[in-house]
Amino acid sequence: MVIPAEQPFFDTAASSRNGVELPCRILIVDDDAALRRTLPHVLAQAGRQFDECGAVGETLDRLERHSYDLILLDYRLPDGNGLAVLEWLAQHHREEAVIMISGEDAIDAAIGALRGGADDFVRKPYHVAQIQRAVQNVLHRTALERANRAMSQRLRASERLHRYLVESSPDVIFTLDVDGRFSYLNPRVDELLGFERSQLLKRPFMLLVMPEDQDRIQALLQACRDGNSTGFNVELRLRRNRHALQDGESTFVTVALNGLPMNSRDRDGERGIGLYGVARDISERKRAEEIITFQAYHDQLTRLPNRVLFRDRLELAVAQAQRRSGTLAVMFIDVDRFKLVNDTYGHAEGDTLLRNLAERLNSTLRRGDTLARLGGDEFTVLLPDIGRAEDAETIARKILDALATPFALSAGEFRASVSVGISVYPRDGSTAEDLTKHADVAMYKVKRSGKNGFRFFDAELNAHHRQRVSLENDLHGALEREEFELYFQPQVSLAQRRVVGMEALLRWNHPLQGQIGPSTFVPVAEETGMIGEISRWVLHQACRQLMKWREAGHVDLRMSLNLSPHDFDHPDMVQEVLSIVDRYHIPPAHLELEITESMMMQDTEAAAAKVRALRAAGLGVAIDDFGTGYSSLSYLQQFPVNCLKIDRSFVRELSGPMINPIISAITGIARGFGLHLIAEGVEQVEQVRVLRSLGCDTMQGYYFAHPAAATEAERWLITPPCALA
Ligand SMILES: Nc1nc2c(ncn2[C@@H]2O[C@H](COP(=O)(O)O[C@H]3[C@@H](O)[C@H](n4cnc5c(=O)[nH]c(N)nc54)O[C@@H]3COP(=O)(O)O)[C@@H](O)[C@H]2O)c(=O)[nH]1
Repeated sequence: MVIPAEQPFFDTAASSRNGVELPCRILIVDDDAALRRTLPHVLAQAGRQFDECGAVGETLDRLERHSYDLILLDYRLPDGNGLAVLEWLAQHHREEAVIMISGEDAIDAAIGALRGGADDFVRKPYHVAQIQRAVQNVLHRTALERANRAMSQRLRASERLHRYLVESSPDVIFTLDVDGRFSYLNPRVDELLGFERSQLLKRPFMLLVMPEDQDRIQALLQACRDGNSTGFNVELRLRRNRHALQDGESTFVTVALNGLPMNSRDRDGERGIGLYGVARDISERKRAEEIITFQAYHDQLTRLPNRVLFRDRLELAVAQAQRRSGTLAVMFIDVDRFKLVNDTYGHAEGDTLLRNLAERLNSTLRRGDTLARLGGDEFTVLLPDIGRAEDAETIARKILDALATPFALSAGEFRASVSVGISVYPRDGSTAEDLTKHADVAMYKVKRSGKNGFRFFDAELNAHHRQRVSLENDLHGALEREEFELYFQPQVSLAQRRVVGMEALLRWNHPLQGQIGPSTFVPVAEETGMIGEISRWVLHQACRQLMKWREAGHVDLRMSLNLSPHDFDHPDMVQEVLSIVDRYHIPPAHLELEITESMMMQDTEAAAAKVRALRAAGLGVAIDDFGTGYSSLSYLQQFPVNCLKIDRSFVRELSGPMINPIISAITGIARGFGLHLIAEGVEQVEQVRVLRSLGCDTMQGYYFAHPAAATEAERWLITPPCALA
């Protein structure tokens, strides 16, 4: 730190340094050598040192080199008079005290000497005591003067130091008079607020305080004035000079103000004379705090409130609704098929979609509603003040409508949809936790029943949800505990009157609930990501079983098995299937994979590529439940399948007098495309007859056999089901 000062703060010429007394040096200037010898004896005292000179020239020579505390100066000297020495001392700003000693009678000599700067005048001849007293007095007086000078210097230095500290302080330092007007301000105020000191002096401090903080600060100042406060430390916003503001700059500065009342004490006691204040700029710290707080309570990607803030607001809204017996709604929103965007187009596109989606959703809400992102593709909405539960329905519809326009991603347009679950306070829960959980349960139900919609929570839903959660828990580890089993259902050829294929159907032998069908647990396995492992197990088991039957001589037998659409998301799916087929020495044409129409719909190109690769490797691919979805002929061109399975819903109708035109169309399509056709769900002889008349030869259904374990299924290979007899 460089302190601007023309003199050092502290006196370097003090008579004592560090408490050690310096010697007192006395110069005797006289042409009388005897006197020069005698005087030191006469004036001797501890600490005094004496030098002597006999002429003016010699004296000035010595003074050039040494300094003294006192000079005993004879008036008349061989080469001039003592006044010359006095003159020299004055010219050189010397501090030596001088006692002029002279034999002159004339008063003029004394006056001349004293005017010339001598401190005392002693006339010769003098008495010893006289010179001793004069020396003592002068030395005492000069010591006092010197001490006084040193003290003044120290005071000035100290004053300079303090002024420097205050004026160069990074904080605004000020004092207010009893009326709250500025009586002092350091220059920092100019830099910080853009006001010159002169603009503010004698003006009220409150002019600088932003309106929002005025009442609070006024009360604090008043308490100091009334003697009811020993000081305060507060945060407040100080107004900046608007004329000094650059574009976009904040109109205020946040400061931490430390205020201390100033008192003065006199005969009548103590009285307040104003306030001393130090205002520190904490804008940066506040900004940093705001950023940290924002990050703690907001989602980084969408800048929406996060789970913590949502919960906070919901708890508050519930408390308020309780007080005023109001109604509020919570929505749980999950983006349908979001994983597909991430997996197909990458995470950057996924992020863009989420950001745009957040904007769209927000645009459907009112001020006061809260849209939050819980993470991933999950959003929640708080509608803190709805008149009736049905109002939430209106908002849900607005949300679904808002998504009707596709989103523009760099890969192209994406039509996003969401599943929305709604819970309403107080009907569906009285705590933030229950309301959120129940909205989630309702959302889950929407997902399960086709997505892209909304639904309200109801208690029955909750029971289902609980069951589902317990199922999910039990499903974990079911593979390791060997709770799965494959059943087989024969596919028969009427022309050949024998079993030509077997469909592998998964069963879960639950330790408490008994056997559970795949319709119950496969969707859970799909949602939790366990399906991949389960499908791998099914593939191994089905191929192992086929290998055994082939080894037993049933070399023409085909095995068909069901894959989940999720299996097609796996990039190595084709290689994995081929390696398993290879491992069990199965000719690829003897394994048929059943895929659903919905899978073809989801990610047409990626899935089609996999189907093409499987077909190219010689495997069979069948479309299961054909006719129930949105299959179009263009899909059949894209997905080079070799087999269509007529869904049992069409087969069921064959027992009536009319033939559903769809079933005729399906048989026509199969013929036209040269595809193998299997009718599933055949339960009655009448259905067999009609199917046969339509040209369908291969059938599967309870009419022939229910799915059964491998040992029983093996018997049909030897003795075909009796319905064929
Ligand atoms: N991803 C996997 N999905 C699988 C697997 N195993 C089966 N599934 C799929 O689960 C759904 C239900 O299957 P399941 O309960 O096994 O029912 C099958 C048959 O039992 C039933 N069926 C057969 N014949 C008849 C009949 O005459 N009437 C009647 N009401 N039902 C009958 O149909 C189901 C076979 O259907 P499909 O697969 O369409 O041929 C079902 O969708 C299975 O696909 C698996 O390992 N992985």
